[in-house]
Amino acid sequence: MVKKVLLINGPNLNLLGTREPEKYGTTSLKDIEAAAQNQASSKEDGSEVLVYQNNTEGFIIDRIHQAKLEGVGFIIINAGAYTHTSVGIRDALLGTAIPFIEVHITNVHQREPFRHQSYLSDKAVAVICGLGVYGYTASIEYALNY
Ligand SMILES: O=C(O)[C@]1(O)C[C@H](CCCOc2ccccc2)[C@@H](O)[C@H](O)C1
Repeated sequence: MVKKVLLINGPNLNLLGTREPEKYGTTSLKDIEAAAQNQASSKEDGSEVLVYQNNTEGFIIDRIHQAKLEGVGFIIINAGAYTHTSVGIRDALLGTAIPFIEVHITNVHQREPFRHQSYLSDKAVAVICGLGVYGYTASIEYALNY
């Protein structure tokens, strides 16, 4: 069973709950992260969720590299706009060989065509999009039982 899960959120997701509630809901990123950590602590088996958010592609890549060194067993990533552009984040994830789930709050396939392309989806264990913040809950639950 995976005991250490890393939750990564990419660019602009630090703004969750402050703007565009009709699109991204009213839950703040801090609350999303706290809920994920509570999912782990409620298992009472030493499971933990590490959380990270950054608006810079290179820092996200560095955090993914570090995950391998610290024994992370599963990654949940909402790479935000980098989903659609970043070969670097794809390569970092593949390079660690840590299984990951791609999460999006919105259904990206109902949005602009440029959001329909992902550099991550074909290598993800699963892709969850359009379920709002429940996508985080579902993916964390899966990862903690992987
Ligand atoms: O639906 C998702 O979770 C996205 O990853 C969100 C990204 C955008 C994150 C922006 O988040 C904000 C939250 C509140 C206010 C403004 C931006 C977008 O670029 C992806 O195509 C889909």
